[in-house]
Amino acid sequence: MPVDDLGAGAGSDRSLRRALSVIALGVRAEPRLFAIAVTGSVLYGVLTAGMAQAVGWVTAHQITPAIHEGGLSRGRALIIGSVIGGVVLLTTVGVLLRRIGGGFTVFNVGADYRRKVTRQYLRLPLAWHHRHPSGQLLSNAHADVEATWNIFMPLPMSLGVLVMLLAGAVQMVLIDPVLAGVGLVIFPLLFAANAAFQRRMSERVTRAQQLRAEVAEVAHESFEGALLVKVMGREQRETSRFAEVSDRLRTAAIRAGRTRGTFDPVIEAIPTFGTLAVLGVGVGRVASGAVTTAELVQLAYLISVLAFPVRAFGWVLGEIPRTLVGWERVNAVLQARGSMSHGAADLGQGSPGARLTMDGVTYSYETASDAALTGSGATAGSADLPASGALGAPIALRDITLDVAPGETIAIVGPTGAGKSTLAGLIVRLIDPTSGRVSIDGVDVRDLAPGALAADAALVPQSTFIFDDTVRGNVTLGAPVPDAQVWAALRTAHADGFIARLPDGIDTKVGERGATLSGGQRQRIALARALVRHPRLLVLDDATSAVDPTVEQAILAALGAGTGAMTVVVIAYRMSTIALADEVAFLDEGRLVDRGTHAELMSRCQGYVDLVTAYAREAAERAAVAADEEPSDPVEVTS
Ligand SMILES: Nc1ncnc2c1ncn2[C@@H]1O[C@H](COP(=O)(O)OP(=O)(O)OP(=O)(O)O)[C@@H](O)[C@H]1O
Repeated sequence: MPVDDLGAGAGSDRSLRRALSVIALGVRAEPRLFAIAVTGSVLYGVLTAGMAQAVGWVTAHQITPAIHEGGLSRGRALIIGSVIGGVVLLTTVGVLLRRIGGGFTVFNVGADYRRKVTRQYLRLPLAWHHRHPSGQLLSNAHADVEATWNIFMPLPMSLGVLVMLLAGAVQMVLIDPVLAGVGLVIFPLLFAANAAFQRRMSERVTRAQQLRAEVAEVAHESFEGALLVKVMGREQRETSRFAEVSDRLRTAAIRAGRTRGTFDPVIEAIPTFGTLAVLGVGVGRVASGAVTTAELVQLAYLISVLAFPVRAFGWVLGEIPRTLVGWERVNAVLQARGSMSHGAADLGQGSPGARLTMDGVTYSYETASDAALTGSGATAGSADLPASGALGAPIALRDITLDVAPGETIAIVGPTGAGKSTLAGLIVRLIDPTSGRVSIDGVDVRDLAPGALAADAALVPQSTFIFDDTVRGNVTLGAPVPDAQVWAALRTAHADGFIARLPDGIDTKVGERGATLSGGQRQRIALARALVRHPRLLVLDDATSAVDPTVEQAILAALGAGTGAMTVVVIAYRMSTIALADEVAFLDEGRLVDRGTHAELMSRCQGYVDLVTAYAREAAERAAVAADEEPSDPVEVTS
């Protein structure tokens, strides 16, 4: 069954059918483990019912004769021990098989779906990630997966209980149909009570599961924004926001607990009343000679042992709402469309620098993300977007045509919101153009095999991410790179000096998100991470903004130096950086307004002149302010 068949619809009448479909998926994923669990459960069921038979047989054929004989012989004791011990042993084996099989099913299927969900996160385009808070993603991969498959704990038991009930009912009828009739009345009552319990619980459990996800989302957001929260003095506000959602979860959990608390005693009491009724009617039946006392005891025992496992049905029914809510949330991730398609082309061994070409590239965030989510295919660049934006979508880039020669350094300059980062994302294929084409060495990036582009092109983004790992781990990302190469990359990024001074050099742990480093140090490690891969095309999206301007210049000069240089696209704000580039592309409102050397643009493009003059003025003002203040770190400025 295709997984997407299971996500649709929310009518309560369809709940059971949909739950069965989810269960079928789990069974198909782990058929052997599930079969072991059910076998164990059936064994347990048969033997629990059989225990009454065994006790009856032992009483009639061993204990009663022993009483008449005036003592228990060693032979009889052995028989009694073997029969009862054998049944107990097999029952224990049944319980073990059920628990181990059920547990492994839950954990294996859960792990499998966790992997599926996280793989899907990696496949899904940035547009999708922009729409889903990370707290929700955490909740999907953890709590929702768990909620979906927990049903496999009570499920095997409830299947075994069916067999047990059948075996028990047959025994009861064989002993005495009248007393069996009285005793068996409790089972429809138990089913009815369990069904009512499930109906009441359904809505409450659904609500609690949704609130669990909300709590995770709010908590994650607060932790992520801890710095902002502190700086802006929003601790109180954040605490109340978290308290409010936790309170709603607490209320929902209490409501569910109260329902459970109300139903539990009722469900527990029904078998006791059943046993009482059987004993009450049974006294008359014994008096009339229809049954013996031993048979009456056997019947009463059967009712009491059968009644408890029947609760397993209640547990399964109680799990169904959680299963469905969990599954709907997990399935929404698995069904999200828009993962990028790849071709099989390779870039081969070209020159040290790659040629970058953009042909009539237009990009609209709304259109692209909508297409990504609906799978309409517009991300593949098939849908031509009117340059006027007649679809009403905000267009981030319009009809950009650009050719960057191998080894060239091009600076992308433009006011905020001009589309510079969007352009950077298109070059390394974080996103695909709405129309037009991006090519590296003449090959459309969409035709490249998975991993081919990443092997040749690297982006150092505006905000650096540092893993809670050593400097080496952050630079190599686990790849087997010789130390000499790591140091060479760090040297080019001008990070070797401060790293050599760290207590353990490149083996120093840098803390979560590089907490022990300054902004400029983090940026230089991120740059080294890109450089160690020897990219033929390097895209720097304001990647050295926290580095001292003279160091930034030295880095860029080193990157663009020599005949065997890589191609560099640098999104730049400092006049000194811009002036270092071979060429400048000036963007404004998503359009390529002009392109040429810095001097050419200064002589003919007023918008460019205004912008870089403003940048230079701002830099001079900041330098003046810095000079008035305490002498700061001579290497980096955390702007
Ligand atoms: N994820 C997004 N979803 C929708 N619109 C976006 C998204 N990211 C950027 N935009 C819009 O696209 C346009 C270009 O943004 P982009 O980030 O490329 O500009 P930029 O030139 O890099 O700006 P800055 O210099 O401020 O970083 C802006 O109007 C922005 O609001």
